[in-house]
Amino acid sequence: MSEAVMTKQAIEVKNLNLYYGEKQALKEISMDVDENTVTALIGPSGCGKSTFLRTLNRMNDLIPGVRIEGEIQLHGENIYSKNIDVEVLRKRVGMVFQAPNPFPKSIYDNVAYGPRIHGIKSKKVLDEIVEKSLRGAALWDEVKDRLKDRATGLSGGQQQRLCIARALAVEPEIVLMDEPTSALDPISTSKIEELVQELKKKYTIVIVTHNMQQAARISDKTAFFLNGELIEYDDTKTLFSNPKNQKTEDYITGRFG
Ligand SMILES: Nc1ncnc2c1ncn2[C@@H]1O[C@H](COP(=O)(O)OP(=O)(O)OP(=O)(O)O)[C@@H](O)[C@H]1O
Repeated sequence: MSEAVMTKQAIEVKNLNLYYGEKQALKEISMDVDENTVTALIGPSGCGKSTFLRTLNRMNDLIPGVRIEGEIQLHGENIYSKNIDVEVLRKRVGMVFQAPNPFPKSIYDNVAYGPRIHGIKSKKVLDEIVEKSLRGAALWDEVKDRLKDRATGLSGGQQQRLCIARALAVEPEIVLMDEPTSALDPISTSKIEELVQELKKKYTIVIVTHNMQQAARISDKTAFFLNGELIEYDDTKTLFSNPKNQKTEDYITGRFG
């Protein structure tokens, strides 16, 4: 087995800087994320949480004028090296967005979409992937009798779990979530939170949240960002009970943000 496979770190970020044109949005970020953990990114609006999340699957590449310096390794492989296939990278690093965004297709076709793009044609194999992914997203029992129905007819919470199933269908290593519950009611939110706890057994999860209680409930580690800087990164319990930096303390006690 190569060293890269044996490493327990899913993500290693070193001296990452990101500029939107002249404006620097991320400043010298260095942090490692262990496999099979949930890492929460917190901080006030505009501090760079989503920008940082998007560097992990090179989504920022799509934005004109973006410049990135530094290094990000996924399981030991530099994702900004020239010979990286970005399509393969996005298969390895799935993403779930703030508002559920299912395609205007059936429930089945939403989940089968990624595997089909990656060349899977067999109905039997697709059936298996769809069932496994929907089970993985804790949605199977609610939709198994109506897989051909349009996804847009599901409730918001179900749609978000469908988007999670869609991400799982291509067997990612890492799942990025950008405020996945901010558009959901409390019951749907708690279902997603329970699901995140299940998912970390198989995947590494990085989640942006505005909700500090949520970060405290579901994450193993928390990173506090402010003005593009990583101010503090620690075990979630330690960060919330015994922050080392005054700015972290001010933020978590509600003095700003
Ligand atoms: N596409 C873009 N072009 C130019 N500037 C951008 C772009 N996206 C984000 N920014 C700027 O980069 C900074 C960080 O934004 P980002 O969205 O990453 O913050 P955030 O912490 O996720 O905020 P929020 O919690 O409001 O989503 C902000 O100043 C923002 O205005």
